[in-house]
This record gives sequence, structure tokens and C-alpha cells, in this order.
Amino acid sequence: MNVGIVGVTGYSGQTLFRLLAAHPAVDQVNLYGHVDEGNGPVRYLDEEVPMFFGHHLPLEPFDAATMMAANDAVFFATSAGVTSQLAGPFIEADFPVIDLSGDYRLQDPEAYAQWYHKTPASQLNAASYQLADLGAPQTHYVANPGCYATATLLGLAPLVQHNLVQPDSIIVDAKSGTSGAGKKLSPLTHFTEANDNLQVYKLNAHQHIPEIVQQLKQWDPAIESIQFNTTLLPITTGIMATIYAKGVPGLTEASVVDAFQVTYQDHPFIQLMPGQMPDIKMVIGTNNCALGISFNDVTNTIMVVSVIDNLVKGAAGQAVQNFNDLFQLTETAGLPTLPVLA
Ligand SMILES: NC(=O)C1=CN([C@@H]2O[C@H](COP(=O)(O)OP(=O)(O)OC[C@H]3O[C@@H](n4cnc5c(N)ncnc54)[C@H](OP(=O)(O)O)[C@@H]3O)[C@@H](O)[C@H]2O)C=CC1
Ligand SMILES: CC(=O)N[C@@H](CCC(=O)OP(=O)(O)O)C(=O)O
Repeated sequence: MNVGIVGVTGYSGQTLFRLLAAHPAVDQVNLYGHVDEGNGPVRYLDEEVPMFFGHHLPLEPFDAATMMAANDAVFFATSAGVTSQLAGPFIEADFPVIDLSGDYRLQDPEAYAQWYHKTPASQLNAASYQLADLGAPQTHYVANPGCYATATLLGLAPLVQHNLVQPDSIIVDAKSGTSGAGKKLSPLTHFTEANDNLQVYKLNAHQHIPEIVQQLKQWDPAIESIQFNTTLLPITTGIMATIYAKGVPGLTEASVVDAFQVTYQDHPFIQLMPGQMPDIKMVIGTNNCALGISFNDVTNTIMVVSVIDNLVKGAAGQAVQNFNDLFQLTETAGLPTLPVLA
């Protein structure tokens, strides 16, 4: 198969290239830049991203018709607000697209405008939001989940789907490394601010809140909202989401653990750790999500700790998993499960 990447010079796009270049079902990876890419000197991958030395591949101009003729699927690893402008021809042709951005995740265009502060996409109904560990895409245009949303929803799915938590009691304290913010420098991720520091940001304003609530409501319509906070960690990669919720009356630790085991039986990327807590390094470089599970019967509080690599499970790895599911390939094809010592 041939696949295209738009946004290979960004952090998620670089991770996608690493995975797709080694994918057993992928013969060729084609790279695309901006619409006006042809007007200046040709940009090459190994020059834009020096760690990819030896991969002297051109970034071709973005042109939907050429891209559809040359590829079986296209991955967009572009900033928010880009696919809402560029994806129309792919949707009209019902061409397979995996979109890593948030542009097609929210069904409600007003919610997108409110949380992303950008103009919403049209044809939102053509896309399906798909957590790759909980099903296969239902449309050819796949809205790949956000990084924090992935860690949070994988930690909450068994509890909410089995109605084990009080619907108004969910609190998520989520933390990310700086690569989650992409390659563009900002005051938040400036070395002087991020190093030796912890910074709470986007207080009650994070764009993943509506994405998480939209999915939770599908599992339990009684859930109206969650408390969700984000903190920048002085590390490069990784997310830890610590999730708290009050149990329904009569809840036991055994029923909590049972719900996780039932939900994630035969799920190759989900590592359950009842009574133990994972750390971020356990998953770096992998498409895994490790879940620590505990229940305090004194306070009737469930605590789940969910860790992922934001660039792999939180972005490129999950995108490849959705690609595998869309094309009915082996779900684990091309996806690492052994961590790197970073
Ligand atoms: N980083 C993460 O952990 C996660 C990121 N995401 C989402 O994935 C997407 C990419 O994120 P990330 O890799 O961090 O972002 P980066 O800022 O690191 O990279 C953005 C990429 O998009 C390209 N791009 C921007 N505008 C255009 C355009 N108009 N046409 C073509 N290419 C364009 C850039 O190219 P150029 O350099 O040439 O401008 C660059 O390659 C974002 O939507 C992000 O929200 C989702 C989950 C996790
Ligand atoms: C550390 C950091 O800044 N992380 C980003 C992660 C979100 C992201 O990558 O964008 P999507 O909305 O497309 O998922 C943030 O908090 O906004």
C-alpha cells in the first residue's frame, strides 16, 4: 500500500513517518507540504528533519487529486484549523483519511468554535471519532482522538460503561510533557519556564474537555460534565492522567477490577495493573496504555492512573492502529509494544 503524510515536519508527523516507514503493509510513504510548496526550492525530509538522514524524500505540494491518485490513504498531522480547510475533496471522494487534528472530533460545530477559537469544518457528519482500542472506524474519514482524551477515556471507559461511578463526580488531573504542544515555541514551553517547573495551563478551558464529555455521554447520558485540569511536566514525552470518581453505593474493589478485565480482555495495547501504579517511562515509544487501578472504600473513591506516550498512543500510533482497523490489517501491525529507555 502507498500512504501519504501531511505535516511530516511536526512532532506527530515525524512519529508517523517512523512508524509507517517500518509498517509491514506499507510499500511507500509519500510526503506533502503546503499548497504553495511548489513555488520555492524543494524541501527534503532529511534536510527539514536531520535525524531522518538517508531519507532524501521531497515534500510535494499539497494537491488533493494528485494525492488520492498516488495513495491508498492519507494521514493529516497538521495543526488545528488546517483540515477544516483542506480535507473537503477527500471527504467528497470518500477517500480514506486519518486526521490527527481536532477539526473533525466534535459533532457540534459551535462547540468547536467555542473551545478551539477557530471556524468549524463543514461535513462533520462524514467523519467518525474513533478510540482505536474500543472499536473500528465506521467511516473513511477518521477523527483520531486527542492525546489527553485518549489517556482519560481509556481510564474511564470500564467505569462509565459499567455504570460504576456517580455521574457528577469525575475529576481528572492530567499532565503532559512538552512535545504535546508541538514544535512551535510558546512562553509555556520555553525551556526557562518548563525546566525545573510545573505549570497548570488552560484552566477549565482545555479543548479536550468537550471531546471527552461527548464520548462519555455516549456511554452514559447522565454525565453532563467533568472537572479536567492540565499541567505541563518538565519532560519531553508522556502523559499521566490521574482520574478520581466516587463509586456507586455498594461498590467493591473486586467489581472495579472485574470491569477493567472484561472491557480490556484480549486488547493487546492495554496493560492493567490492579493495586499498582504505572509510571510514564513504562510506555515511552510504545502504543500501549498502562492503567493503575485502586479503590479506597474509606472515601468511596476510585482512582485510575492512565499513562501513554502522547506522540504514539496519543497521536501517530493510534492513527496507525485506526489505519490497520480501517483496512482490516492485523491491529498490531507496525506498532511497538516494547518501551525505549529514553
Ligand atoms: N503533539 C502531540 O502530542 C499531539 C498532537 N495532536 C494533533 O496533531 C496535529 C499535529 O500536532 P504536532 O505534531 O504537535 O504539531 P507541530 O506544530 O509539531 O506540527 C504541525 C505540522 O503541520 C504542518 N502544517 C501546518 N499548517 C499546514 C498547512 N496549512 N498545510 C500543510 N501543512 C501544514 C506543519 O508544517 P510546516 O512545519 O511546514 O509549517 C507541521 O509539519 C495537531 O492538530 C495536534 O493538535 C494530537 C495528539 C497529540
Ligand atoms: C502540552 C500541550 O500543550 N499539549 C497540548 C495537547 C493537545 C494537542 O495536541 O492537540 P489536539 O487538541 O489536536 O489533540 C494541549 O494541551 O493543548
